[in-house]
Amino acid sequence: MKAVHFGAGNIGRGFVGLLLHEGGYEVVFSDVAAPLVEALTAADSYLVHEVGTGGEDKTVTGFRAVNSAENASAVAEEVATADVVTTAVGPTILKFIAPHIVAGLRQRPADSQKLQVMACENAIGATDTLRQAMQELAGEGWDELAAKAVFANTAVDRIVPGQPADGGIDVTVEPFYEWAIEKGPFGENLPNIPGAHFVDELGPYIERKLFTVNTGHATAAYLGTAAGLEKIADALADEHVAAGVTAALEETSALLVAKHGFTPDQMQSYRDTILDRFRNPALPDTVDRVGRQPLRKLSRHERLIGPAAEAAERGLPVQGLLAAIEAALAFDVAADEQAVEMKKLLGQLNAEAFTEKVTGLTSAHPLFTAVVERVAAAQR
Ligand SMILES: NC(=O)c1ccc[n+]([C@@H]2O[C@H](COP(=O)([O-])OP(=O)(O)OC[C@H]3O[C@@H](n4cnc5c(N)ncnc54)[C@H](O)[C@@H]3O)[C@@H](O)[C@H]2O)c1
Ligand SMILES: O=P(O)(O)OC[C@@H](O)[C@@H](O)[C@H](O)[C@H](O)CO
Repeated sequence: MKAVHFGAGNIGRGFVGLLLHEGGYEVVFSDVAAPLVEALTAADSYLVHEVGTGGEDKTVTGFRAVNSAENASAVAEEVATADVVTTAVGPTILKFIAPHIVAGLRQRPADSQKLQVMACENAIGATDTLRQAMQELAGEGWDELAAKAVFANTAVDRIVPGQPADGGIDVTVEPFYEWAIEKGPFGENLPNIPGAHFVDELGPYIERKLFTVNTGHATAAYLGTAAGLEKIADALADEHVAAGVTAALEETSALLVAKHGFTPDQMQSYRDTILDRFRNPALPDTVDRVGRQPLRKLSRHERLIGPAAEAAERGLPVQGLLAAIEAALAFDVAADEQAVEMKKLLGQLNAEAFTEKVTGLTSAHPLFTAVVERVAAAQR
């Protein structure tokens, strides 16, 4: 069995690649970072080093690597003969992966097993986004290609911090992980990934994950940055930051209880586990990584505006989320392109125009005025 995995970065090597390997797949990593592809090509194995309580070291073997920027035809050939394709590149990069999968499907014999495609990004419906990009590229030939593949959305959860820039391919991760995959698209032929679980309906899983793990993480990162802290664990040790994270997560939990029928106790225990994970002192995670790309994180269906908008629609409290949104607007990190762009937009647009452009909220929405006030405060 063979899996082609796009994006050999932190989560690619430290989670998706590992679980595919444990399921018996030969993993072909595809990436555009030449030194990384060369290092993977030169190695026979790499180590996934789990740090914190219960952590073990796992060894990944049986992989290869292809540079998709330099050798697109080799990537298409790999896809044409693969069983599984996964991605962990970031939601905005999926459109650049689509051409490789389309090219691979064109070469794939019509009578082969269907290619199983799963995007593993922090976004709702990431596989749907990838499929849509593929359909637009394929045009009239789409039906023929679509018949050769199945597409399943997934929710992936493991904190994998940035790794030292020393050219090494070993990865330091937390011990915890969860990979939920929608079951329906596969019929009887589920991919062989023992570390994953297959669910009838992914919506509650991805929203619980994105609106708890990622909302809490982003809140810690933005409030932590405002407090002058660098590490996520240190941010959680700060009383003001911890209170801000708790406030935002109580609001998203109330929404998830109302929307998906989780019980308050289930959400309390989920939150407790997550806060323990954030506090893991052995995990070298930073506010800069967790807060990265603030414009993406402030977009309409993401971890801050997404739950706040739905909570406001239901008349639920949103003050904690608004405080996180205001802190996000102050995320001023010179090395982060989106932080630089956000600062520019805050200087160029009035508060209403900025809110509409960045958050996708319109003036009729019940959250709009409160966000405009936070934007105006950030502009003073
Ligand atoms: N790190 C985590 O804790 C974590 C956990 C769950 C989900 N995720 C999600 O996984 C995705 C990747 O995150 P990450 O932390 O691994 O980031 P990362 O930057 O470490 O890895 C991304 C990789 O994608 C590669 N890449 C960029 N453009 C590409 C292209 N066109 N083709 C192939 N490869 C390309 C980059 O070179 C890099 O190696 C994101 O959507 C993130 O939200 C991350
Ligand atoms: O990857 P992002 O930028 O969407 O979010 C940053 C972190 O919150 C994220 O990578 C978490 O570590 C991860 O989602 C945990 O499962």
